[in-house]
Amino acid sequence: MGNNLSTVARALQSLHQNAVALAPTALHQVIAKTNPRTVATSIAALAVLWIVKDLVHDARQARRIRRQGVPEQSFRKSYWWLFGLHRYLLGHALEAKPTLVGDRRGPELMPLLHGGEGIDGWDRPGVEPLIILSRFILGAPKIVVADPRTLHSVLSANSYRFVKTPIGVRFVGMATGDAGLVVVQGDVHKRHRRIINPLFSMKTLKPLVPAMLASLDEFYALADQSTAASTPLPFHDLASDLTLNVIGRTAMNYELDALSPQGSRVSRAYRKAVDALKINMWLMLSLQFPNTFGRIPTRKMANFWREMKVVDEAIKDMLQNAAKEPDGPTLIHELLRQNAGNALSEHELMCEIRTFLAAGHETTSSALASCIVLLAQYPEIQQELVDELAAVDDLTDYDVLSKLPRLNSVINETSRLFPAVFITFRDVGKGGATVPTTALGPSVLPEGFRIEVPIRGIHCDPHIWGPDALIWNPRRWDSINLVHGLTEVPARRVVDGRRQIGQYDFMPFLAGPRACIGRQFAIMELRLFIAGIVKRYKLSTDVPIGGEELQCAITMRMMNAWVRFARRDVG
Ligand code: HEM
Repeated sequence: MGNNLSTVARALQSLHQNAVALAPTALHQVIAKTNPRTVATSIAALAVLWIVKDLVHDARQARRIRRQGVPEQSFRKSYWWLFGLHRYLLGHALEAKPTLVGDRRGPELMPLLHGGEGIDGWDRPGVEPLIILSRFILGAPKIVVADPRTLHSVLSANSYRFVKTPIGVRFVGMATGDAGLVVVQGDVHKRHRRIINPLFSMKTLKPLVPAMLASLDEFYALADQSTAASTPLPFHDLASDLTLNVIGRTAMNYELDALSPQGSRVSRAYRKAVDALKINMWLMLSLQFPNTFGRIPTRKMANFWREMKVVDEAIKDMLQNAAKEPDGPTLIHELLRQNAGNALSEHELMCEIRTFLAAGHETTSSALASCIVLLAQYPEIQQELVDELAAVDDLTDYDVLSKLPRLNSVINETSRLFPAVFITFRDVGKGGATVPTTALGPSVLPEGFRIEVPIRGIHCDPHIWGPDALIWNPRRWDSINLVHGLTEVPARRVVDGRRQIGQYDFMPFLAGPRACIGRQFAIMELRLFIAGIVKRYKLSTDVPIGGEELQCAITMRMMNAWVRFARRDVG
């Protein structure tokens, strides 16, 4: 038996050696004999075949959806030069966007994220179904869903039957690592979420108040210097530095020092890495085709990985240091305590810390910058908030702060009109799915079919919010009931003079098992900072109402939040 095996092994080995010796010669001969034009033609033919296969597949999927009664977004522009093939070539990529319904304040850095202003369907008050079929480049179909019943199924009741999109996972994964909570799916997500949930309970969060306020003091020191000259400060940048410091102190037990001109080594590296992630055509191509374009070593990507290595090495040290302080108060300490049974590996722990940094910083900074510039634009609302805060002795008492109606309505109204996460996507998971719809009954969606949740579009729908939906008006929250039941809300929108807003009408933090885990953390930071800043400074700005520049990339940010901070207790 042993002999037989070694004979077979020897034979295989000699076969392998011959093949290795002959292969280059054979390949060389084939290449030498082939006309380069034939090679180029074959590659072009293969590419065309590949595109046609995709077009046919997409056209079939779109037809299946249309047959179930889902209307297709109309084309408002004329594409005569495409001989009627625009649906299959361009899709609705050049049409208006629903995420920015009727509200175009500045450049859209992601023009290819589709939509449709006044699209046939969900944003026409009262017209069902609140779902439309829309297409992307090369006709790739997706449905844009505003129907609360369908959203409940996709985001809550059957959320694990729908997955994050591969391109989104690749992109976010570059910042968070491949095993952070935002990108993991299915059972892995459940395991991570179980460990991380307790980190964001009020019991863990409340002791972080002093660390948050220490960061606010640093901002005061900086703003106080500028008061004399009454120069507007770029709060869009300052808010980003401020929230970066907060995440460093509260989540990583680390001084990122982002408000100082030089910053720490880690904050510098992180900023440079994030800069390399700015969306452009090359990045989109490398995310869409990771095995071809994605493998080309561009200088930008090399820089990105070099800087991320600095961040990763620092996070490794942070984990080691936190392990030496079993009673430490920050999120990294609590993470290690919750992971006492080692359910998460070291790599997974590192990805989670990167996730807190990436998911918790930019979003909160956009929300804070928007709140502050809007208060500067609307002095009457600012005064109402000042009056409310005048009755509070201790602004560090979070229990008191969390019950202030005007403060909360400013945060809610800003999250409605300028939600940092303004859009999200899901793909139908393995085996396809059937979703309920209010107007069409059950709809069957094939595996891999894309679903767009137009968060901002829903937040701006006059059918839900009233005719002044596009106006920032925190007072509207004085007569709003947030209803946590499901879907029957639209039938009785106003009850006894109070507007009923359901779970899927207002989703700045999304909903369901994949809703933002950092919601309480973000709200705490916003309450503390807005209250502190407004009590200390009179805010003013030259940015006119409606003159905000919104950058819609991964998050929606105001890019021109220039605000003057004049001390209230001086002059
Ligand atoms: C105003 C600030 C914030 C907003 C508007 C926001 C919004 C969101 C939204 C909409 C999602 C769902 C994304 C999707 O599934 O497509 C999300 C997920 C997430 N957020 Fe936030 N977020 C904020 C702050 C934070 C903070 C401060 C942290 C942590 C320190 C955080 C950590 C996360 C994580 C880990 C997830 C993934 C949750 C999961 O998939 O289980 N976020 N956030």
